[in-house]
Amino acid sequence: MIKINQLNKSFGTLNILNDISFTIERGRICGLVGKSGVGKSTLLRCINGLESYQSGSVTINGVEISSLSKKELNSFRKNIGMIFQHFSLIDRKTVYDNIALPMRCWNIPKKEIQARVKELLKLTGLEDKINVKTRNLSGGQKQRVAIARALTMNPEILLCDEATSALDPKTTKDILNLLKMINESLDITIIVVTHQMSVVRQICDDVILLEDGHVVENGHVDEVFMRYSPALERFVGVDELEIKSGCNYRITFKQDINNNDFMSRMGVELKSVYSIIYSSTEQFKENKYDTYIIDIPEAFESDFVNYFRQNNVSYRKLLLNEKEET
Ligand SMILES: Nc1ncnc2c1ncn2[C@@H]1O[C@H](COP(=O)(O)OP(=O)(O)OP(=O)(O)O)[C@@H](O)[C@H]1O
Repeated sequence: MIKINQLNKSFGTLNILNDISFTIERGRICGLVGKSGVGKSTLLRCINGLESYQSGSVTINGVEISSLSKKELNSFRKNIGMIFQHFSLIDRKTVYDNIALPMRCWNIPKKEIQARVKELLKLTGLEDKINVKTRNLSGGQKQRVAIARALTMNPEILLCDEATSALDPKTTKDILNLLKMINESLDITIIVVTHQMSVVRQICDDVILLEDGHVVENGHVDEVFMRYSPALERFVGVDELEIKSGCNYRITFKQDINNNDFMSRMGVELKSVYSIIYSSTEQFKENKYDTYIIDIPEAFESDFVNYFRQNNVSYRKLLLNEKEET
């Protein structure tokens, strides 16, 4: 379990992380998101002990990172693998040598290294690349080598810093599927730092959103998405839809057997018409969610709000001239 409590981190007079607290349970995949420069990588580096902090605590399985001596920290880091956007491989060396590197540093016997590298090549689908120099691999293959290398010491935790940002969409999907498989089959806790909500949607169980050095959203991906807080909107805002007139609500609900006719049923049961300004469907791991922005008759506003509540629909009234993310 990773537990961060009231963590504060600054570089000189620049406060980066302010009073950060959260817990990540073993075996979860947690997305750490936020705008560029908000401190995501710094937070990862605090978790793996590469960065010190001014106050607060970072504990992993009950061990406070800042209490460890340098030697203890080195040994402790075996338990935490890390992969990066630009792979950090030694390009002139072979796939085998890159993966074997951490084990050689720990003086693991040659036979054990050979067996482990083979096992990891199989896991990552790289068996035929064993003797290829990594400079001759594609981006996706390089990231597979980096993942294999990060797993050599059987870590319980894998930290991924923008691991798919340099990859095309298809390769990104493959790498995310590989991470999901590793999480499920090896019970490894994964923290994924990303700008891309699509990454969160595809593999994360939980999400933590940072803004101005603070945690502004934290929870199960479905719950956070259903809440659709202004902070989440500020982060994902892409194209904007300006709300110019009427009485407008953003509503979101999970697609399931009980509500596949929700929109038409609502009109019939409330004996009222409404217009749809915007609609979208998004998939989060196994679940799909529908979002609508609807314009409703003002006289029926309380009926609609009661109806949303009764049907477990998350809702938020939009203000006129408010810019809505679509
Ligand atoms: N060693 C350092 N010394 C001084 N300032 C630093 C150092 N490392 C990071 N920073 C600053 O801390 C802030 C947060 O950086 P960080 O890399 O953690 O953000 P990030 O959210 O990961 O950004 P991005 O998404 O662009 O990678 C930035 O303003 C950065 O310039």
